[in-house]
Amino acid sequence: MGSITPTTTSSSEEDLTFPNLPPFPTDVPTVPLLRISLKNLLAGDPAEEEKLWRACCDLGFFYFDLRGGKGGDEDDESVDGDALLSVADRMFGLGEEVFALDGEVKEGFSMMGQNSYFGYKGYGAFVDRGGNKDRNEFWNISKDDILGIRKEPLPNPEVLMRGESRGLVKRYMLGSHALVSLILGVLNRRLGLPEGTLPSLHDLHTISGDQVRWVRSPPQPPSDRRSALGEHTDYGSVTILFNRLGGLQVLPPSDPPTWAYVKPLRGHCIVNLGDAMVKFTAGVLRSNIHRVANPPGAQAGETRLSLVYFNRPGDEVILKVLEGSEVIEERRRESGIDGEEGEGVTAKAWILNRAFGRAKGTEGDRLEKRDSGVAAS
Ligand SMILES: O=C(O)CCC(=O)C(=O)O
Ligand SMILES: [Fe+2]
Repeated sequence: MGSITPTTTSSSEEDLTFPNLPPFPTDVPTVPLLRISLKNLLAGDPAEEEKLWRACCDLGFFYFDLRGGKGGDEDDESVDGDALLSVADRMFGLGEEVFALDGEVKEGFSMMGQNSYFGYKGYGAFVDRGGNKDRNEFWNISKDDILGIRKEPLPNPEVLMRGESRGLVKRYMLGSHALVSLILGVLNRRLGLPEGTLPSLHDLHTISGDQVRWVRSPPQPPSDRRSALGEHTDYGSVTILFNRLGGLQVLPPSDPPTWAYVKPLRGHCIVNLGDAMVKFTAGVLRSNIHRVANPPGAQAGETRLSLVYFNRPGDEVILKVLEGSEVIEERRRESGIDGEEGEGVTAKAWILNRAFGRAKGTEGDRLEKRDSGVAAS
């Protein structure tokens, strides 16, 4: 595992700041995530591929510079970094409209009420490991609903039923999934898995728990600040995250571990791996603990909105160590991980357990209490 030490942000960086927002402070610890260029990766640059591989093994978090990256051949999976950046911008606007709905209207689409992990989660509905209620609301949209893979359409408020909104969400999903497929293709190659293994476990057109999420956290009073979203690892495969305001923090594997901010960079998304990738690879790849704090410094009085695409294995995929890779086999031998571990657990069952792990009074909550694992989101 690499040693990644938090550093202090340098003020002489190229300008990657967000106009119209207070600046991210220069005096807080930040994680020096590797910056991978989509453009170079698409051009087949071996050094860029190596950087991506190292980031996924050492920390499981990296910046993806989307500017000027365009390529791929299949329609649905073609990559266009600049188009995705502008779609993400418009998605921030749509997210604001969604959260501006009346509380009662939002609660009518509650994920708890529907016993599903799509829809609305109200402020304070989940409880973290310390017993504290969260300080965010979020809204999840299913890939399969938007792509029409699910027969029964899911209930949605009018603002999300509009053709224009669904079209925008669809473009965001396709653009994000195309990035995921590209990343999975590189990891598949580096792991030496049989061709297409990872991408096919995460096929766009197969029913899965893939979802888009907006997370909204209002500013917290200076005298009473704590995590807006408690520490957790993501439980799926690959997460694509767009941040504008600071607040996201990572606990890098440094000694001693110290929370450090991920400074949002314009033109970039943040990519992190989830626990399914750790399971598939017997720990060759890493999913790192993170949380969301109140935005730091001059940003502290702002309402924070973030935009996420969670990619997960297809519902019927069994979560177990993958076969056919020497790299994984070697790690499995070294770590003594039992080949049968996780056998029989489908991605669907795994996700539902983890998704409701923080919901009060649910079966998931009881399961999570028995589980010594880190709280999930
Ligand atoms: O809002 C963010 O920056 C991160 C959100 C997150 O970690 C999650 O929803 O799992
Ligand atoms: Fe997360």
